[in-house]
Amino acid sequence: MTLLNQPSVGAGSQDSHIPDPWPAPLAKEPLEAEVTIPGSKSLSNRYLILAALGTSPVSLVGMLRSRDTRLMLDALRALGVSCIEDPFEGTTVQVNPPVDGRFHGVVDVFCGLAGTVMRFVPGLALFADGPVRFDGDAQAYARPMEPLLDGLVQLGAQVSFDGQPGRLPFTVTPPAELAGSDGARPVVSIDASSSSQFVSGLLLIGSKLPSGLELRHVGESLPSMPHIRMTMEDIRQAGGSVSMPEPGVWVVEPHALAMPLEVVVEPDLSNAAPFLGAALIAGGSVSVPNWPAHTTQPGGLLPFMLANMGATVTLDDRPFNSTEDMALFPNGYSGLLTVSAGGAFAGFGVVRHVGCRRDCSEYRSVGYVGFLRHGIAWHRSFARPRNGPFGCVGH
Ligand SMILES: O=C(O)C1=C[C@@H](OP(=O)(O)O)[C@@H](O)[C@H](O)C1
Ligand SMILES: C=C(OP(=O)(O)O)C(=O)O
Repeated sequence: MTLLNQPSVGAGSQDSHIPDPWPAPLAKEPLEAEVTIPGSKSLSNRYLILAALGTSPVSLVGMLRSRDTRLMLDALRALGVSCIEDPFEGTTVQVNPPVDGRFHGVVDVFCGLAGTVMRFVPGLALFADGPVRFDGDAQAYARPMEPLLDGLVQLGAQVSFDGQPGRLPFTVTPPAELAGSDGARPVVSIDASSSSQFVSGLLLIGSKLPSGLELRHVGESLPSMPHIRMTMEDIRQAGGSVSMPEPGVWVVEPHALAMPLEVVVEPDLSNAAPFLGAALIAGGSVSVPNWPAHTTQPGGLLPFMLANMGATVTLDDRPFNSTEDMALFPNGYSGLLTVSAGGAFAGFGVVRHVGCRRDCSEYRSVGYVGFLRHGIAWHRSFARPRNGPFGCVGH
């Protein structure tokens, strides 16, 4: 791939006196590239939590290295989980949960600005031998926390706030006896309208409660069902049992968790969008190795989206067939497609309308993108996206 750096005054700048803060590289010729995408943050941090809650060591391979995963590793270490990073391959980490399954209390956890840390780790404090104090960046004080903490209080924890009620910083004190110790499954009701991470954070600890957990969402809307489905699938991969008997209700059975000895983290598929989209703009082809055969990541919809924008897509050298493969998408994904595509390609187009052409809810259990194989590549097959099948308008 050859890229040409622009002079310091940007081509798009209206005023030549204003220096271009970032001289965007331009492709001189059609692209021919293979881009390896780092691991998914959502999966990396879920796997770390599930490994910490488990009963045996787990090796995570291909983990994302980033501030949010660093914060998660440090949070788990503070709680007494040994996380050993491979000195030669930083994306491989061995997680050893505490032998007695009890986390360290009287410790501080710093969440930075990471939603997956501030919403997934407080649940672990239920199983600590003393209070755990959580803090984060000043900006994190603005992120809602109350529904999760409400849930922990319903499970017997005490929560006290150092600042504004319902926000970081706060301290979670574990109960003397965990909810469900009497054999009755605790029912927890929260309003998770502001973040799916409250649901995920509670589901992740449900297996370790003596009688499991019934979780009820009582709010009007629920953001990011795909991330909740991801949590459910990851719990199952760790040997747990979780179901959603009706919309907004989840049941987690009590279960000892044990992930496979080695878990490979999928690449962060949403992050593939700008690179794959570059081929759509500049021509040529871009390929991303290790595209999973099955994924719960919302970014798994990219092949479908880009095929519909006019790209030629191949999966493991097999042509992607968007009409046939469409049947594997769960119903109601149109909003997700619009948002993802809009975000990914904001630089050159606006996605106006995306529609689900079939009622395909019956395929939900098959997985979102079970048709994907190991490798994805596509080629631009037209000059510039204009009024494509998905209403993608170039400018
Ligand atoms: O669970 C997760 O990994 C995530 C859930 C979503 O959060 P919200 O439900 O708060 O939008 C998503 O936006 C975030 O980037 C990652
Ligand atoms: C907001 C994000 O994630 P989180 O909620 O995990 O901080 C993000 O990744 O942009």
